[in-house]
Amino acid sequence: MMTNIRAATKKIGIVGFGCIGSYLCYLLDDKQTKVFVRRTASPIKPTLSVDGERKALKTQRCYFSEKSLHALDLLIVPVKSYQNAELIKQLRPILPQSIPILILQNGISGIEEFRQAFPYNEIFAGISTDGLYRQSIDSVVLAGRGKLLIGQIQDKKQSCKGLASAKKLMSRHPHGEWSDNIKEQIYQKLLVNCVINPLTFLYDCKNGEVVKYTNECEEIINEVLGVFAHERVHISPDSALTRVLEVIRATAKNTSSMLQDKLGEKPTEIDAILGAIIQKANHYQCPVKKVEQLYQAVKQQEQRYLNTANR
Ligand SMILES: NC(=O)C1=CN([C@@H]2O[C@H](COP(=O)(O)OP(=O)(O)OC[C@H]3O[C@@H](n4cnc5c(N)ncnc54)[C@H](OP(=O)(O)O)[C@@H]3O)[C@@H](O)[C@H]2O)C=CC1
Ligand SMILES: CC(C)(CO)C(=O)C(=O)O
Repeated sequence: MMTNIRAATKKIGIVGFGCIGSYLCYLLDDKQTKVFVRRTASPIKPTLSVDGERKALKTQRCYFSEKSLHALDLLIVPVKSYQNAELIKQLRPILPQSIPILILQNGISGIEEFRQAFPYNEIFAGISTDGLYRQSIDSVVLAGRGKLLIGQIQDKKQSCKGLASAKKLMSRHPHGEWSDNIKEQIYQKLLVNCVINPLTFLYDCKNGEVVKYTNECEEIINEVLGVFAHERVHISPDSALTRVLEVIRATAKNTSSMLQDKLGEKPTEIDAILGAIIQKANHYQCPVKKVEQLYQAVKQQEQRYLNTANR
């Protein structure tokens, strides 16, 4: 109860009016929320549609500066994983060490990039299973309601402001949960993305059709779990397959984010998903032949359509 009363005053910053960023603004629903935008390509009057009702987002819009960042109790980073490098370059000279960061994105490379770039900042990470898409330059649609799990990444003592702000966000989400084991949950989600995303991309199929490729699913799972074991995340192959099949069934009609990227001729998050597994496998000298083969196949197709789109 105390946390909720104190949390009401927290100042939260969000990077970008992206799909997740817009939904978080909608949930926070207060003028204290700051959204950091680029000078170009940001919607003029951002809105979010829920159940057919379109609502204007209440926020302060600003650009990165020492002053605008200094006043924050939490900075949320819901950007595509391939946008991290540019963002870190902008933030590194101006983000104070006292500002906690919450990373909300697919894959695991973002957490490591931010930990390395900001070793003194408190880092939180989260997983969203909501389904959102952009309908137009200024409108995002909530298409499927999921969960928001948040937890702390390091073993550092939690600061009051980081924790209270993360809990404020959680309390506003209809299915927000705190996790004391966020690393394992992120790895579980990563495993699902390692299987469903590249297979749907390469076979041009909806998530549900991935059941046709169970042998390939098992090959990927075994290799990924081998890498996880070195990271002290132990998941049995049977429970991993059961979990992946459950997600395939539950999201059968979905077009995975990686296939959506391909259809929209946009960069994928393959580097933060299979790329991160390959990097860890190289470090631990652990064989991941199937993962490497899928990674190369996705990269080749991605390069081809990006080249054509940029011509
Ligand atoms: N959409 C969904 O339903 C779900 C998404 N996710 C994951 O969440 C993450 C975010 O996804 P999503 O919200 O869809 O992505 P979007 O592309 O919709 O949003 C990313 C936003 O971040 C902005 N941005 C990036 N870099 C900067 C910067 N340096 N300064 C200011 N703004 C910046 C982008 O601006 P600009 O447009 O100018 O590039 C864009 O508005 C991804 O990892 C995704 O996989 C997870 C679950 C569900
Ligand atoms: C779970 C899954 C595969 C749902 O589509 C997803 O997270 C994605 O598409 O990135």
